[in-house]
Amino acid sequence: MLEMKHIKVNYGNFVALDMGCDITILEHDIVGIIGSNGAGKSTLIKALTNQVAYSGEINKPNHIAVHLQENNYPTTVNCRTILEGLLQTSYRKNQRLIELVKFFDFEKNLNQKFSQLSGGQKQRLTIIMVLYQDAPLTCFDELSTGLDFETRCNLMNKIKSWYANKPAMILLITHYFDEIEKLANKLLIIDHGRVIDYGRITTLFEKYIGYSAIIVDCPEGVTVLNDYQIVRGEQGQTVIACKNKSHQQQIVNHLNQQGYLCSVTQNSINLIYLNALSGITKERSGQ
Ligand SMILES: Nc1ncnc2c1ncn2[C@@H]1O[C@H](COP(=O)(O)OP(=O)(O)OP(=O)(O)O)[C@@H](O)[C@H]1O
Repeated sequence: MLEMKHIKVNYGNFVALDMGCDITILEHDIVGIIGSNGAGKSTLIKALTNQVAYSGEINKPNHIAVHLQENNYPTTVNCRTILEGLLQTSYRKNQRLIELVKFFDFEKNLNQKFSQLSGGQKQRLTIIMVLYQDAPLTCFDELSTGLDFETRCNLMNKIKSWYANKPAMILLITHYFDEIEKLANKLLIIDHGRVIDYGRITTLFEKYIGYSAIIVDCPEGVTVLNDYQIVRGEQGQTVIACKNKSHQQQIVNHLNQQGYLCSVTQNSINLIYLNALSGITKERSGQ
């Protein structure tokens, strides 16, 4: 279990993180951490790993594995030597490491130098070292930044199957919400250093949207029936909140009859985020 109680981090006079609540993370939890640039996400990981001073209380496992935003390795030696040096092992004799290298299709890269690897291959090398530690808590900070869509999906699928049925806790900082939809069961939303909300994705979706949301790509807005509620969506979209399955079906039928194309979601992180933040934005502007 990981418990964070009212964590606060200052850089000089600047308050980078002031969570304002307690957060408990349990075994098997994969928590997506989201928030705009500078919200305090990486600072939270730094507090967890004692890279910055903090006030408040953290009860954490003895071992935390961290994947940082940027990783630099020696440039003159090959990847096998990097792995062996940093993990203090012999590749040939280490079955677990051989398995991981195989799992991430990295065998053919072992003799290459780090500088010769593509972005996706560089990430794989780091991930192999992070997963090798089999830590009870693993933090990924923008694991897939700079990777193309296919490489990202591939990596996410690999990570998902690696962790399936493992009791590990994972914190996943990312700006790619589809990664959270694919991997996480919980969501932590941070804004200006404050926790906006934390909980199961299903619970948060229910709280901010409802049973489901119908997304219509229509900038003018659509007229549906009397009984519906519009929630916040991306520009150019009308998003209709549904109370239950039959309500959803009724609205979809109505939209189809009018010739609108629409999609239905029950776990959109983007919609949770936009609607969780819209309350805060209103509060700030005094509306
Ligand atoms: N060493 C530092 N000294 C002073 N300010 C810092 C330091 N590190 C971070 N900050 C500031 O603290 C705030 C939170 O930074 P942090 O890196 O945690 O944000 P983030 O949510 O991870 O952002 P991003 O999505 O851009 O990576 C930012 O305003 C940042 O400028």
